Amino acid sequence: MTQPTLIDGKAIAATVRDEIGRRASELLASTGKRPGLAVVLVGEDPASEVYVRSKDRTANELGFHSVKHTLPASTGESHLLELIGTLNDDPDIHGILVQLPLPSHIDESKVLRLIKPEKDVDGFHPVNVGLLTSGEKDHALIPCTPHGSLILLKRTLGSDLSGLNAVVVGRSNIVGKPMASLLLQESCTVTVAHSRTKDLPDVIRAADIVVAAVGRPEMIRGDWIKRGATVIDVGINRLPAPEKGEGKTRLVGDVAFRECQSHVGAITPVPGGVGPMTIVMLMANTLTAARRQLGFPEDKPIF
Ligand SMILES: NC(=O)C1=CN([C@@H]2O[C@H](COP(=O)(O)OP(=O)(O)OC[C@H]3O[C@@H](n4cnc5c(N)ncnc54)[C@H](OP(=O)(O)O)[C@@H]3O)[C@@H](O)[C@H]2O)C=CC1
Ligand SMILES: Nc1nc(=O)c2c([nH]1)NC[C@@H]1CN(c3ccc(C(=O)N[C@@H](CCC(=O)O)C(=O)O)cc3)C=[N+]21
Repeated sequence: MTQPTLIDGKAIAATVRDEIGRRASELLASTGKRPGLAVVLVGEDPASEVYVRSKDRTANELGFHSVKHTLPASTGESHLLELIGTLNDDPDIHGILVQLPLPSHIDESKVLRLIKPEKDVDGFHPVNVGLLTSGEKDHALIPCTPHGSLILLKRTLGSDLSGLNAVVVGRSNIVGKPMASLLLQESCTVTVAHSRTKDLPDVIRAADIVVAAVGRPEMIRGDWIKRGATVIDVGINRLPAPEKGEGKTRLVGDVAFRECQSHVGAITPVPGGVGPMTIVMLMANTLTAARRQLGFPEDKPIF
């Protein structure tokens, strides 16, 4: 039996990061400025802290200007809005990311709408969503996880994805919907499945490309996946792992990885698949945002 291709997100992220580093050095040489990223974290969510630390580390490694604002969970909405106003007006900050989810007393969409679209490195502002869905993605900032997932697909299958059947499982604003928009623009035939989808296994069996973004550990079984299909597992689920020691945990995706190995064409592991791409695409967006704000926009998108 042939082994499936393991899509090495960590290695691909490293090549993307090198390219960002080169371009950031060019920007520094011509403008004297470094891309600046502000990450805002409200409340103490241990999972979010891992991601925020990793963003901070990667930004520092690339020589970006990086600031982190950690606010208590009890922070009032008006205080958060005020901070965003300050970051919007700060010329050294080119990208603003507010870690989600926010505590329930804060109106998430109100916060996201206040971020200047040109600084919205998550790509969640309605202006960026509109540019992406209306086919003007070269002028948008594109959400990091779907954009990173698309790069993994192109590195695996080649740049022409046209005509392939793609099934996206999940319809969130962060992953599922923008992923579907991107694949549609690549001329895939796109199906978006969700919790009300009937006969999910059969829907998935028709897919050449499966993107799983559900948040349910190993929900998608191996025998739902067509022979030779490419699987992008976005899910990150932390399960207890007593075998590793008391209180230890392990990460698993939304796809039963081992059951897929005998017949898929290629698959991303968890960890080491989509996650590392999310972080580097955030850096790519921060660089793009900085170049545009400093009057040095790219002739064409970097990625
Ligand atoms: N690797 C990375 O960089 C990132 C990973 N993630 C991970 O990806 C996963 C998804 O995240 P996110 O999109 O934010 O999650 P959400 O909870 O916002 O969305 C989950 C989606 O899955 C659908 N769903 C839930 N149960 C089922 C089911 N039984 N069958 C089919 N569809 C179902 C929901 O449907 P409905 O709309 O009908 O409720 C919803 O659309 C999580 O594990 C998250 O941790 C997220 C962001 C980045
Ligand atoms: N405004 C906002 N933007 C986001 O992009 C955003 C967010 N909020 N909230 C939470 C989710 C989740 N997310 C991840 C980023 C990196 C990894 C990552 O690097 N994962 C590593 C493993 C990390 C570990 O060991 O925990 C991997 O998969 O290899 C995972 C998940 C971004 N999100």
